[in-house]
Amino acid sequence: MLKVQNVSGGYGSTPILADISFEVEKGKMLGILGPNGCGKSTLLKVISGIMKPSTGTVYVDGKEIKNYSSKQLAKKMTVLPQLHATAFSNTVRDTVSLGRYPHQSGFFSSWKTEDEQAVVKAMDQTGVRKFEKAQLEYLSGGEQQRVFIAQALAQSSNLLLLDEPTNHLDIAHQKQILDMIRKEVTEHDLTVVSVFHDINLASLYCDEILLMEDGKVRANGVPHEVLIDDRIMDVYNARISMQAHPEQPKPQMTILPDLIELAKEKLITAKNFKIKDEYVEFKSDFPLRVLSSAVHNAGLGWYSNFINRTVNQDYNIDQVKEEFLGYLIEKGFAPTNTVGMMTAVDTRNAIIKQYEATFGDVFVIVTAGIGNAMDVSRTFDREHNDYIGTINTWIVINGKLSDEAFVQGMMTATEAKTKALHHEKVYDKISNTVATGTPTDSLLIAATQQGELMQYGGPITEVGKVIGKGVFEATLEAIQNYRKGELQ
Ligand SMILES: Nc1ncnc2c1ncn2[C@@H]1O[C@H](COP(=O)(O)OP(=O)(O)OP(=O)(O)O)[C@@H](O)[C@H]1O
Repeated sequence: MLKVQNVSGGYGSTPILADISFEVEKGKMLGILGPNGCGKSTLLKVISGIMKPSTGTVYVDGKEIKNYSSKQLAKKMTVLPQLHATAFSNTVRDTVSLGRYPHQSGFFSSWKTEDEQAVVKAMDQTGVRKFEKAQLEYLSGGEQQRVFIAQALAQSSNLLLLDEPTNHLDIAHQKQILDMIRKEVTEHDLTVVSVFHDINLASLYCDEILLMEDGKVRANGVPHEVLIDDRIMDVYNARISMQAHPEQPKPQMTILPDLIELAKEKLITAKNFKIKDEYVEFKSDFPLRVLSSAVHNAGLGWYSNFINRTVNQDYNIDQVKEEFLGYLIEKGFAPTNTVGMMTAVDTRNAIIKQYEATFGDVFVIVTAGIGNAMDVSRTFDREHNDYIGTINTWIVINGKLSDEAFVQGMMTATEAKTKALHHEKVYDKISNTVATGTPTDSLLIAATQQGELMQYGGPITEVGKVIGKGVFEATLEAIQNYRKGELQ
């Protein structure tokens, strides 16, 4: 659909674009990214024919753009530039109707039904029909932006060139406009080339990204190949981190700020832990990075409060999330800053152990109930289990772990727990084989993220060794406590 071949050019004698080549297939959306002043808008001007390149060629549908008449080209492509002069007074409907000019055959041509339909459809798609009679100058910046997008859509060309189309829009309208453009791309083979400043929006909505730097192409391809941490940090000269999007296989960027924090030591000591009648509590005056399989706030996050709560054996788990939330509020724990686990075991029997390591102290807290213990390799043909029991494990580390070390630490801890069950000869009541855990065990690793980064957390790393020993010993004692309780 669009082919840009060895394009160079600039303003007067100042070169801006240097040997730019890329192609966009019909029905695809290309996002142009790059720092301020790198030449994104200039490239759009060359593609649209507003500016002539000093060398190189732009083809639309296999034909050089200079061989199209301006009206022919306007039927092929629509340009929505970055800034719009809004000084002229016009109604919204008239402004959108201007998009139909390439389709008018003469100066006094009649307005056809298809022109009317295209204008109404574009106003509906962008949600501006409700202001159709209003004067453009009385609309907000974001509303005006949507009117110009409507004008571009009303032109009904196959190639849309956009310069920061969602610039003035709030998130709901960014989403509405980009969802709508994406729909036209997917369902009606519209081809879009759009400049973005927002790397995340470009990643989410575009099939391909062209990353520019100093008038040149730094990278071109699918988002996950172009948007790589080190490359983005280098091009934009800013610290960032790429993360997975929760729903789409598209990378998303987070800025890593260089904040000057008060030099306050972030230290967890035994005083942070309390065993109360109904729960074990760990409260910190700063958030820790946490990975857990808890009931409340599971997954990866930052939290300051932790609770492992005893519930009755007949606790109704149908509405566990809502019930737990109510409990946290009642006990004064901020729900957005708390990780919560539950157990039928009496938490007054919790084991808290402290281990010294060169990077800092590690705390391991375990509550163990084994009435429900099972051998994970033998549960495949069971439907449910009538026994109750849970092993909940917390590992709190004065140290800094990578994501990799968090996951490896979870594995190391699980292996250590299983070894403790083995050592204590805990059996699966049905298969009569050594148990590996219970069906409802929860595990949590929390780290202060202070000090030197520990990249790995496997069994032979320093942190892994402490986790292995600590979880084994604490689980052993917790099982012994549980058994003592059963005998009473
Ligand atoms: N009309 C002009 N005359 C002379 N120089 C210009 C003109 N327009 C832009 N430039 C210069 O060309 C360079 C590239 O500008 P361009 O607008 O293409 O960058 P951009 O990547 O779109 O930037 P931004 O992200 O800030 O919108 C800049 O150094 C700019 O100052």
